[in-house]
Amino acid sequence: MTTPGAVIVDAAAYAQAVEDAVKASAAYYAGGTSVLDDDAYDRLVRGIAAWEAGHPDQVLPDSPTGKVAGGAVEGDVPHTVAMLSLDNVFSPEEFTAWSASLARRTGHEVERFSVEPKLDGLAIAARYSHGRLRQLITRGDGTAGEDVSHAIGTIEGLPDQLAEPVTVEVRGEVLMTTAQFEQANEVRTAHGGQPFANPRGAAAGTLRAKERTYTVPMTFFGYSLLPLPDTETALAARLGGNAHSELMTQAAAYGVNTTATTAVPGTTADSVEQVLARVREIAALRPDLPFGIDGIVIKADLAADQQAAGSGSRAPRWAIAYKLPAVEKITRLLEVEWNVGRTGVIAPRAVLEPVEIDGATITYATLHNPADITRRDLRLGDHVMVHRAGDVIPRIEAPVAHLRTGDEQPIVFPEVCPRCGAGIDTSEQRWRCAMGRNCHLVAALSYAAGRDQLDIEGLGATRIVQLVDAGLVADLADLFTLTREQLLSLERMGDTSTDNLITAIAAAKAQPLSRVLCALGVRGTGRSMSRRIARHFATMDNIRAADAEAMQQVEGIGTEKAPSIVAELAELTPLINKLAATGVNMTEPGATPPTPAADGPDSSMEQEKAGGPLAGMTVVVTGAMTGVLENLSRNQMNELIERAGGRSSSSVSKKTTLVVAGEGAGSKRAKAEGLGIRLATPDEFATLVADFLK
Ligand SMILES: NC(=O)c1ccc[n+]([C@@H]2O[C@H](COP(=O)([O-])OP(=O)(O)OC[C@H]3O[C@@H](n4cnc5c(N)ncnc54)[C@H](O)[C@@H]3O)[C@@H](O)[C@H]2O)c1
Ligand SMILES: [Zn+2]
Repeated sequence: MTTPGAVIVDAAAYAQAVEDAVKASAAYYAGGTSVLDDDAYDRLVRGIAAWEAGHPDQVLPDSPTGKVAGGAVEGDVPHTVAMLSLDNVFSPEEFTAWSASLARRTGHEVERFSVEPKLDGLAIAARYSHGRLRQLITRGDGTAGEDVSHAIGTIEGLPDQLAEPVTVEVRGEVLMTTAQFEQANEVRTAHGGQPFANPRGAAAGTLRAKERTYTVPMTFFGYSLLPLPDTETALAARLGGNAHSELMTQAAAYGVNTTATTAVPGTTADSVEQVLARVREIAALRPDLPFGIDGIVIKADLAADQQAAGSGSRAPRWAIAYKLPAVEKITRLLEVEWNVGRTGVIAPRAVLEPVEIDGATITYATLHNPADITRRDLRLGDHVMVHRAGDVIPRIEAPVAHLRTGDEQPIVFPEVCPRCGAGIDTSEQRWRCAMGRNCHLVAALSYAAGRDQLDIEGLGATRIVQLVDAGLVADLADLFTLTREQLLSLERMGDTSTDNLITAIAAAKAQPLSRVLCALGVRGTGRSMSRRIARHFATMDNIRAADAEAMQQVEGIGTEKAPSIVAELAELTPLINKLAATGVNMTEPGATPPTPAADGPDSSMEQEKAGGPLAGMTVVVTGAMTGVLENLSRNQMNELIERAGGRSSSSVSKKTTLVVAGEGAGSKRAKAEGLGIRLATPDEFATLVADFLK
């Protein structure tokens, strides 16, 4: 996991490395404009340390080794107690070794650890006097920091006034959530500024910026609470003697935001094994967190253990950072490809100079739409910060604008459809070929015939290409009027496969409306949304009669989506009519149409919910299903949940009531455990919904 250090061959290379590291650090802590990503920086510092170990008499005074912030930052406001950095471990073995060394220092096995996410922002000390926030100070060089009190009032989670009139110092991390970062860059570029490369840099830059004409929000998470010189004696004694976990509870009671409000709250652990189990849990939850973490911080929880272990000049000995692999790397944007999807949407995709992030080689990243490219001010040849966590599709955070050489080229947007040459409809943020779903008919039909839509066995992409090439099919409805002779005329179509396909196509006519609707591929409506629409309206006629306002009654459809769904359904009228004429089912079994008198959203669904065993529940399915559920696709599981009165969802959140966790369930299970959500095995779940299994 640790990348090897840079190899330094002589004193001149060493001096250059020290200079580069100090420069990178200064930029990193000042506003995130470092030319190195963290891996590259850490490699450089390891190289410096290795050379110094062999040449202890030639260590330069500027060397970053052994210093808080690599010695690159200073401050003029002294800290009452040093604000240190943390030492690192990278594996269970290294952590176990560290815990053994800690036990040697304290004279006994540490009884209790606290385990917290390592928030990826910057450290700050907030001084409260009689409950009022008076001063904000950065970590600086550890002994003195910079006064950034001008940021008071712009940091969520750091109240101006505590719940009690106490005099204390709260320390913690200031960061930008992913949403705050997006917003910050939007506001910043709108004001003519360069975008920040990543949330950490954005927080650092924003915190130090004084006279900005605009403010962008940040978020604070407290992780330490200590007395100030004029803190009342009794309170000071209490703060000095309390365990870390108790201090965190106290900070939260004062009204300070802590990790307790997140999906990865700080916890305590009584053994090394428990610590490592929690490390795995937090690592599994990382991709879903709305903010960045770069590791897990493990601390001796009890004050007595902390005092016995003591601190070095750079880091305390009673705490350690268990580093997780970097999820951000700097690479270059080489090209932008424009691909047409099954609905005719023309989606841009970034082609990157291949870069390894957390064990995977990344060559592509999503770019949502042309407006997104413009907003981010991306150019071909730009160095870009690429983010990839878990299985989430890699994304470009922002260009590293100050690395520009002037040779970067603007990204050219297509003027005609790159697939068929037709015009482009640019009226929505996501551009679309004027031919719509006919542009990429094979993709549209393959999707429609797929298992979760019309489920037509024997109609794979190859066959569809044959049908389209032979001119037998020009839209979805044509599938339903194919004759035996037409199919037999195709290459490699024998009697049996023809009969089977004819039967499968005929059977598809009886699919419920939800699947027919899904097969149409209306933009913005996937499987679950199609089911919700079909259940809400019960018939295709009702759906087509709905205006935007009526469409918004369906859960999950807002003011933006509703009009575009209505418009697209109108556009699909000829096709829907044609489908209905061939005998395709246009009703949803078991659903009752909304009555005009019913008020409030989704009343038809509420009525249904009242009946089933999953009434009022939000259910997430993860892992492999077994037993009677073994052959159900994820979509069929979701259909089952909804038949039984529940709501299906694909992501675990506080709103989730039940997680059906099969074999191999990973991060969703871990998250459910972290949130204390009820878990069920596939068998238990099957029993619960037995009446609804068909
Ligand atoms: N890209 C660059 O050019 C560059 C330059 C300098 C440093 N860096 C990176 O910064 C890192 C070193 O920075 P550092 O000295 O700030 O140390 P660090 O970030 O590795 O660890 C110490 C910090 O962790 C933070 N932290 C987060 N959650 C915490 C919690 N729950 N409890 C306690 N502390 C918590 C605190 O701010 C604390 O100061 C390196 O990993 C390096 O890659 C990068
Ligand atoms: Zn096209």
